Amino acid sequence: MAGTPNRFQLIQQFAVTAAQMQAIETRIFDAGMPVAALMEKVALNITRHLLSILHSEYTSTPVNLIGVLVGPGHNGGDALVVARELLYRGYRVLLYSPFSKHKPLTADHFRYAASLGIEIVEAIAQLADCDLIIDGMFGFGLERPIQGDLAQIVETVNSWWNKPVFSIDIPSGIHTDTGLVLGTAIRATKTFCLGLWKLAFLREEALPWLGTSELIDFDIPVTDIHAVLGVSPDLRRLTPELARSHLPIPLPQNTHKYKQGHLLIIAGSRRYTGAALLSGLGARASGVGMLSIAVPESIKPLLSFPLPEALIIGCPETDNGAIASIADHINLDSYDAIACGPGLTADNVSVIQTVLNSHRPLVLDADGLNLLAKLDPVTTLSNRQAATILTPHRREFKRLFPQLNHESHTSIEGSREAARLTGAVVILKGARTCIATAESVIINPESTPALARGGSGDVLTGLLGGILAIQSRRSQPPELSAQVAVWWHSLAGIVAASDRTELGVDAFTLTQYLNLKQLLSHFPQFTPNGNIPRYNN
Ligand SMILES: NC(=O)C1=CN([C@@H]2O[C@H](COP(=O)(O)OP(=O)(O)OC[C@H]3O[C@@H](n4cnc5c(N)ncnc54)[C@H](O)[C@@H]3O)[C@@H](O)[C@H]2O)[C@@H](O)CC1
Ligand SMILES: [K+]
Repeated sequence: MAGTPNRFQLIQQFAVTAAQMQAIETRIFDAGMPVAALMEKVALNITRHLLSILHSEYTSTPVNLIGVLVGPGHNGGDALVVARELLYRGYRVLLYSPFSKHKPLTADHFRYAASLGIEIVEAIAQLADCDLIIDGMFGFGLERPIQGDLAQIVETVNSWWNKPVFSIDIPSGIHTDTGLVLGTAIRATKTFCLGLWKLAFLREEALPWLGTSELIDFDIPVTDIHAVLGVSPDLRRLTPELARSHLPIPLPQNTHKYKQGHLLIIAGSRRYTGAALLSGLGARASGVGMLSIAVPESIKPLLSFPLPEALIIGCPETDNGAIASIADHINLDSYDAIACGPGLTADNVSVIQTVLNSHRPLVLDADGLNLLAKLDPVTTLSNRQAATILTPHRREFKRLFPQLNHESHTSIEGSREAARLTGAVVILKGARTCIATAESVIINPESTPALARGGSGDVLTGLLGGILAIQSRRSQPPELSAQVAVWWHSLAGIVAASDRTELGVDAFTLTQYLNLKQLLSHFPQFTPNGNIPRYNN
């Protein structure tokens, strides 16, 4: 169990809109912090971090000449302070600002930079020979699409495809709240998000533009954050500390196997045998006390060997080799949790009806969701007494909830709406998986495209089912099991991809990376900037 989060761990859990960031900033200024002093502090923190990156990551292709794009507002002001500091550190810096007017503080920094002899160029083409571009054109003040000459400038920078571009706060052209491109946008190699994570960083739409992103802390007081966002905001980032704090360890010394949860997986068909196996391997990694797997009778022998610890139960099957009905001797209500769906085929709605009628916490995935879609998901789920966790990807989600406006709903709003409609926990899977309840949405900010692969969802279902079975014994809310499983699964994918490349993470391999001890040993590198926080205020 992780301890109470310190300030740095806490700010990693928050995400803000532009308006919220402005409100926080206003409180800081109203309390007496001079605007110029804050800009100086922020930009010095950016510079320090930038220099550490140049010294560690750009050793074989050293950076000497740095081009800085300067916007009219305070994003441009930040960039000018960074430019000045880089000059002091011995870098040659070129400034380019396609604006005739700047906010007063930005204009002052510009004048001072010029007085120091920093070169100011008149056309974007003059930055073509730079080793690195710093994008300080627009931050959260972007208020309309980038058009005309400005759009040309952005396109020119993007055409230098092998030149690193570091964006300050957010890539210019990306809307802070929606993550959408307004007109056109800088395609950053890295983005230094300032103070608090902006909402765009949790939006899949923005990912192609953000590059790798890092939070540059500038000591925003927690009281100001709480004053604007509340103590427990309804939208949060799933941090490692948060997920770890919900892990079911250490186990009670006097526990026994039934107290550690009994999971029933209902999965597989003659056609999709592997789905049942992958779910079983996912469940094994969860540490669940007892594992039973119901499959069509004919594939039972295929599971007994690789999963010797599991009780494999054969069910009557259809001509196609799908489960026809749940075996008579299975009492669904005797399990601590049920995970149903992988590889079932979409043939037989009665199976899912039986499962939904049980009174146990339930994970529905894959064909379980496709079958649910044939019923009336909202009414059916609203009527369930026990917890339900749905794990759809986008396509399954659309099928389940055709009444939602999928054009305008993003994952965050869509998953929240679905959770409100059904009372279920909705895990909407994607590059930024959302875990929604009727009250809140938690978003997983760390994942890997390596998980976009057949079978990876089956592994998650088993892992989640196992955690849910353990935790339902401890009366833990189901959404916390969902958070643990999503984090665990994505961390396994990240570590597997770093060992084997993103192409090397087939679903079976993924199951071999679920070893929690090994994953936790990788943990320090997932704290921002590799820093162990020094403070506890
Ligand atoms: N909020 C904070 O706590 C801090 C913010 N800082 C910086 O300040 C930034 C926000 O500064 P600003 O509010 O000045 O906003 P920006 O610097 O993002 O830009 C706003 C300016 O751009 C113009 N503009 C917006 N969209 C345009 C478009 N499409 N075409 C042409 N002009 C356009 C606006 O008229 C305005 O003059 C942040 O992103 C960050 O970089 C830091 O300096 C200090 C701390
Ligand atoms: K920017």
